[in-house]
Amino acid sequence: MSATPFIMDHPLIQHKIALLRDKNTGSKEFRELIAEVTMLMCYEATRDLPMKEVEIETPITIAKTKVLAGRKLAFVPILRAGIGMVDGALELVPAAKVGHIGLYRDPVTHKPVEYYCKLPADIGEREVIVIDPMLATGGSAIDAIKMIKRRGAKNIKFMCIIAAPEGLNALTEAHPDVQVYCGALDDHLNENKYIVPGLGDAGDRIFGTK
Ligand SMILES: O=P(O)(O)OC[C@H]1O[C@H](OP(=O)(O)OP(=O)(O)O)[C@H](O)[C@@H]1O
Ligand SMILES: O=c1cc[nH]c(=O)[nH]1
Ligand SMILES: [Mg+2]
Repeated sequence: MSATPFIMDHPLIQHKIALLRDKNTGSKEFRELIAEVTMLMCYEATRDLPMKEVEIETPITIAKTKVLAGRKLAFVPILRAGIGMVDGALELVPAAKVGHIGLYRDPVTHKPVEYYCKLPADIGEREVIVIDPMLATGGSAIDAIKMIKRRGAKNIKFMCIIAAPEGLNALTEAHPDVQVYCGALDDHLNENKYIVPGLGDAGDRIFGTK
């Protein structure tokens, strides 16, 4: 059985996503908002990181307390748009490694086309969080996760800012073991497989390419 997707309902996240949707938000502000939303979402997606008990000497006494158990984390952005989320993720987990997967959607078939894959050598020992702002048909996320699994990773999460129901269903069916985190769940896909209402083409808005 697949894990229930986690749809963020935090007011700060919803507010910032509303600004992202606005077609009058320019590239500079768009990039900043993507980083801020990612940081807030990462806070939630790292909630179950394992901890260990330690003893720390405070100025008063010895405290039995908890720190991160040091399980290694890797963020894997799906190029290009996923790159926009890297800074926000590293702001919260600066020691994480970063892999890259290059995929673009063919404009006619809407199927993902692979062009790059470079992951940390020890990816099999890491908890992996795949990041991409948009989950539309789900094709890119499904293929990216297949590529990461093929290289040995077992513990994988997927984090997107906006998802379409079609993509969310396809992803949870293809990879029931992957916990999915979405900033917002939108209504549907249009005839060009863009998310409605969505925010348009995330990559083009981040990099100013349209
Ligand atoms: O769920 P899907 O239907 O596969 O669509 C989602 C993909 O589309 C976008 O990338 P795009 O192909 O526009 O590439 P880009 O990031 O280089 O702009 C987006 O960033 C996802 O990777
Ligand atoms: O709505 C969409 C769908 C795919 N990719 C995007 O950037 N936006
Ligand atoms: Mg794009």
